[in-house]
Amino acid sequence: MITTENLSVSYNGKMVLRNVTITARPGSILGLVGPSGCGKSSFLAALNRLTEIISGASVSGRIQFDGQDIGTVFPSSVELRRHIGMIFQKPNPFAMSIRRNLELPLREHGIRDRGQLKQICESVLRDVGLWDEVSTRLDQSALELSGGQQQRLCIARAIALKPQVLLMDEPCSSLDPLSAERVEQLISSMRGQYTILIVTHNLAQARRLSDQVAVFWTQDGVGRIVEQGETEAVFKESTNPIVASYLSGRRG
Ligand SMILES: Nc1ncnc2c1ncn2[C@@H]1O[C@H](COP(=O)(O)OP(=O)(O)OP(=O)(O)O)[C@@H](O)[C@H]1O
Repeated sequence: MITTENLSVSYNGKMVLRNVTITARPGSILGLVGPSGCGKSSFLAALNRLTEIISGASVSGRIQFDGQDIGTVFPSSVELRRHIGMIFQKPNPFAMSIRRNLELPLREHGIRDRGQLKQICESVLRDVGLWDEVSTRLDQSALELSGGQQQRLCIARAIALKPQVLLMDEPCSSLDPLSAERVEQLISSMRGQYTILIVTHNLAQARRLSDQVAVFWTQDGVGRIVEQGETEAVFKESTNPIVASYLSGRRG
C-alpha cells in the first residue's frame, strides 16, 4: 500500500502541486485524471523519487509504503525503483536485444544464474502476452518491435523485478488504437497482483480500468486533488460542478 499525506511538489520555489493526501490500495488500480499541467506527472515523479534528478524540483509532505516512511523502507533510489516500477508514455526499451532488455535490470539486482534469467524472461514475456510474438527473435533489437510490443516489453521489464507498485504515466497514449487496447487489457489483467497508479487523459479508459479515481485540478495556479473515491461513484455522483462537467467531457 502506498499513501501520501500533504504531498506537495515545487519547481524552482514555485509550487505546482499542493497537499495531495491519497491512498492506493494493494492490488487495486488508481486512476489519476485531470487537465494538462495540473501536476499528475509530478505526483508520480515524487513517488518514484525522479524529482531528485529534476533540477529545481523539491518535494514536501509524507509518503508511506506499507505504513512506514518510504525513505526508511527504501533508503536508496535503486532499491525503491525495484519495488515501485515506472512505465512512461513513450515506450523506452534500451537500444539492445529483447533478451538484454529483460536481463540487464535483473543482473543489476544480483540475479546472474543463466537458468534463472532464462526462466524469468520467458515468464514475464508470457505474462505480457509477448512470448509467442518474440520467442524466436529474443536476440534481435527491441527497437525493431512495434510501439505496442515495445510498451509491453517495458511492462515485462518492470515486472521482472517483482515490484509491488507500478506507476504508469499515460502508457497507452502514444500507441495506435489496437495496441492501446491490448496494453489496456494487459493492465486490467494485472489487477490484484500489483498496486497500479495510472495517469490517463482518456476518461473512458480511467472509468473502465480504475477501481478508485482521483481528479486533479489547477486552482490559483496550483494543482490539487478536487475529488477522489470509488470510480463509478465519482463518475456518476460527483456533486462538485467542476468535476462533474470535466468527467462528462464538457470541460477541461
Ligand atoms: N522540470 C520542470 N521544471 C519546471 N516546471 C515544471 C517541470 N515539470 C513540470 N513543470 C510544471 O509543473 C506543472 C505540472 O506539470 P505536470 O507535468 O506534473 O502536469 P500534468 O498534469 O502531468 O500535465 P500533462 O497531463 O500535460 O502531462 C506544470 O505547470 C508544468 O509546467
